[in-house]
Amino acid sequence: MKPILETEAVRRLEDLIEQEGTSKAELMELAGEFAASIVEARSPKRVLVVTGFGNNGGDGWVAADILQHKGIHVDLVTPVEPDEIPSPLARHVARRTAGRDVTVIVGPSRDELVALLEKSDVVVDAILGTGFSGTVRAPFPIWIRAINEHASDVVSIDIPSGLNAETGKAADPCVSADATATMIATKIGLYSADGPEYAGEVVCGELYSGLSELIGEVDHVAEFIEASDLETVLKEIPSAVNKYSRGSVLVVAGSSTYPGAAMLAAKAAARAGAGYVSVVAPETCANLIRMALPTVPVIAAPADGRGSFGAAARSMIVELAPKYSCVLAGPGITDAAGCMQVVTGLLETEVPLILDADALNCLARMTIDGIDSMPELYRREAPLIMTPHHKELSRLAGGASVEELASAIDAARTIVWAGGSSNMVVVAKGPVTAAVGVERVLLPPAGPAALATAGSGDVLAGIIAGIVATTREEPESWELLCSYAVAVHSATGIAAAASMGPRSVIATDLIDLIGPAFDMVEAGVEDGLDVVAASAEEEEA
Ligand SMILES: NC(=O)C1=CN([C@@H]2O[C@H](COP(=O)(O)OP(=O)(O)OC[C@H]3O[C@@H](n4cnc5c(N)ncnc54)[C@H](O)[C@@H]3O)[C@@H](O)[C@H]2O)[C@H](O)CC1
Ligand SMILES: [K+]
Repeated sequence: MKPILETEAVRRLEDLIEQEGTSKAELMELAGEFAASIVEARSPKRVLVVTGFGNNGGDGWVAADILQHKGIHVDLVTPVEPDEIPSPLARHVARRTAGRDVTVIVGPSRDELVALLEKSDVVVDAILGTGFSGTVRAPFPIWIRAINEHASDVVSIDIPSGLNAETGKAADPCVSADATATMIATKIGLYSADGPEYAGEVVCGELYSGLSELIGEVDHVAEFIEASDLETVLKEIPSAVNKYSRGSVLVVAGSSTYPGAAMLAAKAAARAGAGYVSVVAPETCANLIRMALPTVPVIAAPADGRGSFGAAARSMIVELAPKYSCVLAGPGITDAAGCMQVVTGLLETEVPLILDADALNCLARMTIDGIDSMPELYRREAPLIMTPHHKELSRLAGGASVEELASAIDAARTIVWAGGSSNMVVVAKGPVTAAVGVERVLLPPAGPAALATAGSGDVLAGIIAGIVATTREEPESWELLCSYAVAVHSATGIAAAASMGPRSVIATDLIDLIGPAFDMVEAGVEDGLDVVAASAEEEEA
């Protein structure tokens, strides 16, 4: 797992490293060296380094000197003379580099800058790093716009200039990088809000050899999941099983308005490995679902006047639930009064429970000031997994503003920490999804924008249910198990976008790719696509 830190923690880490005997000046040399190695790997003949006033700029000055020594032609643009650079660390390295072979241009006009950009194979963005705040002040807006319009390959040092390292919000303008060479640890802003779009490929340079001893001393906002972290999560399904003992799921879903959500969730749960999946749905749409899912028994429950669960459905569903390995409630149920009864009834059962979509809206409606004040939730012993998207999460957290990953993590933490139980997980869905447990926040590999399609959430809920159902003993951690499911979902998005085209993926495409997606996850989601392609070729051959 790769730790993701807030900038305050990064600064604290720098101080700890300094106490261990590696000064900030040495760190800057190491940072420049790392950045230079990333640029050199792109085999440029000519490089332009654009620097700012602070230590981010200092990294740029160091990198410029190293690249020049490797025979690459390096021009460097700076807003002021080296002697006028405010940061003493940066001033020192700037004086040193300026005295060598790098061509230094102080305060170029826009046209001069454009000419330099167009001549360069790689542009190094060393204008602003973690010291950036507010809006971008002159002369950098002009420079950043020129870089975005005229540079062919941009490597940002630490973070793209103009990106807020905490929230991931991009200022106007913000450097759009092809790659970001970030220092010591990745920053949450690189994965939040605009971060993924502006940072390009993120490569992290640890810089300090003793980092692994120190990194535990500071707070981690989250841990980025790598393929190796998921290898041991799922146990083989033993051959001596029958369809029940393999793991069964009860999907409490559907309404006359949204019967399809029940179909998607149930089919996804089956595809994700559950041996036996049943649906319990309001009687008004039970037949519809039966026709769509011949292998799935559909139990009709009493409905209200509008075709959602009626109050009488609660006792029947509460009685059914313990017969299954896990229950998934929510897809397409609406937040009618009867549904609220069903959800509170399920919270009192002792069966692993996944609450998605409208089941979460029902919860939110029951408590005005956020569900962290809801005792039914926290008295529960059995595992509880909630899968809100940002809007649903905001409602659950009493209206807290949830706009991007960082605030989603905060809101999810208030919910799991209120209960403190290690078998409660909030899967905060978004462009980057976080599996938030009381111990850790995990970021599984993210899927493509193609996943932002109607029904995609129902499919993820089904995948989580299928994986929970087939997990026969207590998992290492529930948040890691959920991370596996999210990685499978991301992999279906990648595979579907590859076969259907990124714009035309629909939720049913995802379901049909759940099987190959498991192989992709084992191979590391991104590279896993070749695994799927290879296995498809084998089948054809
Ligand atoms: N964290 C580490 O382990 C290391 C960090 N390094 C690099 O240092 C920068 C952070 O340096 P710092 O001097 O704190 O800040 P910046 O260089 O990002 O910028 C501060 C500089 O910029 C000016 N400024 C701030 N806001 C704006 C604005 N809105 N518009 C214009 N100018 C602005 C401010 O006045 C300052 O002068 C970190 O990112 C790493 O790249 C070292 O490498 C050592 C290891
Ligand atoms: K930068």
